[in-house]
Amino acid sequence: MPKIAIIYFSQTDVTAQLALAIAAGAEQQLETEVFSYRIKGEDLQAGRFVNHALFSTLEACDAIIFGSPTYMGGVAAQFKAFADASSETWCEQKWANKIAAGFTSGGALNGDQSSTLQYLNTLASQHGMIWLGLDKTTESGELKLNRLGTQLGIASQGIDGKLHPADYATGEYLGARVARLANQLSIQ
Ligand SMILES: Cc1cc2nc3c(=O)[nH]c(=O)nc-3n(C[C@H](O)[C@H](O)[C@H](O)COP(=O)(O)O)c2cc1C
Repeated sequence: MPKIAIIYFSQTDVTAQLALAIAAGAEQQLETEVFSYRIKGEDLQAGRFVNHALFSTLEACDAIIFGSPTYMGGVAAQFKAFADASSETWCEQKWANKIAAGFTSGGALNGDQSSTLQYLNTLASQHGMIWLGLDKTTESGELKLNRLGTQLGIASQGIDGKLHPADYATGEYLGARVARLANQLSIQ
């Protein structure tokens, strides 16, 4: 049974709503186990992310989906601390050939969320992972998937603290897409 991890930081819950949508989409696929982890302030000690148990769990996953709000055109410091702590994993390329995907939220319609997705893509590439973006053009179909037109991953916008319904639907779609591919790879 493929195991999918969703690792994210969220302060005011918008990115967390997207993480929930992704988990729901992945869980709708048969035979998929989802592990979701919200990075907490307590994970950081003197500015460094410390959570060895989390890295052991991630090693056993088939896919890891990374998420962070966009802060000043990049990932939040809390997520970056997690990414920096993954350098030990990087040394041995322990995440190589796992599937990766990314998501972010911003306060603006175009608040440089693409830069955050590009960073998440670089992080995954450093780890030798296989990046899965969106195979949907801007405002695709009735659900208006990929509302903000970023095929690298999900860029979303919180409106009064709530995720736009089209962004939620895009989250479900990407979660299902990752789960389907993880299933296909696990039976080969
Ligand atoms: C320090 C800080 C920097 C931010 N920088 C940006 C930014 O560059 N672009 C943007 O669109 N929104 C920016 N925002 C707004 C957040 O990205 C937005 O509110 C996001 O949805 C918060 O996610 P969360 O609810 O998961 O914490 C910033 C917010 C904070 C607190």
